[in-house]
Amino acid sequence: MINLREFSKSYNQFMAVSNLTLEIKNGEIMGFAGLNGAGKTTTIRAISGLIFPTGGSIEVDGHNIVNDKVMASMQIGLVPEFPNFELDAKPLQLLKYYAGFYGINSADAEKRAIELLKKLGIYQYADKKLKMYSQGMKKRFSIASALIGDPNNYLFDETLNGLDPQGVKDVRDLMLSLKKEGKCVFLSSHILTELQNVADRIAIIKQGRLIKILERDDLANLGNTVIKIGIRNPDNNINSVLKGYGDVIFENSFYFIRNASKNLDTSEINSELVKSGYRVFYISRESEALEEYFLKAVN
Ligand SMILES: Nc1ncnc2c1ncn2[C@@H]1O[C@H](COP(=O)(O)OP(=O)(O)OP(=O)(O)O)[C@@H](O)[C@H]1O
Repeated sequence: MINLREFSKSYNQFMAVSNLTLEIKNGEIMGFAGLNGAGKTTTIRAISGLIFPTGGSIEVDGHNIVNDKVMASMQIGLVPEFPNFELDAKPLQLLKYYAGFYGINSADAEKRAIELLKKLGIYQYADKKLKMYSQGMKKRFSIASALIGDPNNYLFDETLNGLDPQGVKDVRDLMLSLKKEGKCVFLSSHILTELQNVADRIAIIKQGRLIKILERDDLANLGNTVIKIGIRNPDNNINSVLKGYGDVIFENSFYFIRNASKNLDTSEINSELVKSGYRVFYISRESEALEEYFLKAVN
């Protein structure tokens, strides 16, 4: 479990992250979405203890990442956005070395390292130095490194980037299996549809501030129908006509009915509006994707 309480990080006078409070539970995949520079990597680096908070606190399984760093770090597996390791090493060798940090003995380390290389689909390249690996293979190796100590909490920073479709599927399946084992998974990405596919909740961050947490129900509703209506002669009574069909929002000169029933026929609304004296110049059924929602939220 990861607990951020009022976490802030500044670089000189610049607040990269401000007062971020977030709890990522065991058995949960929490997505972390934001535009470039929003503060995702800063947050992930602070959770993993690579940088110190300027304010607030971060706990990993109840261990403070600053005051109780060794215990906290033992329970973290980090897959950085740009993995960086000794490129002249071979994967088995390096995984066994990392296993030492978790107090795993040599025989167990070798067994687990082989298992992981197989699981990540790179065992056939075990004899090659890491400098021979493609970007996708390096990412797979980085995931194996995060898993070697079998920690309870996983931080995936833009891990789906640079993977081919098979790689995306493999990593998604891996995250789901970690969730099933009761692990805590925190995944940042700007590939929002990927987050929507895998995450239980998605926290949206903008300029270092948490602006919204999308819950499971919100995520399910995002694929729902939205009916967009343009009216030439709107007035205050129109809401009472439309509200029976769903949640009514007026935005950019159009009415939107959200959470409308999938079977709702636009001609039914049209005739109801015409009967009430409204002149309808546009009516259509659209579906609101996470991407649109996200862009609206952050812009
Ligand atoms: N070491 C640093 N020194 C000064 N400013 C920094 C440093 N690291 C990050 N920042 C700034 O903090 C802000 C947040 O950066 P961060 O890397 O956390 O964003 P991000 O959401 O991960 O972005 P991206 O999607 O581009 O990876 C940015 O404005 C960035 O320029």
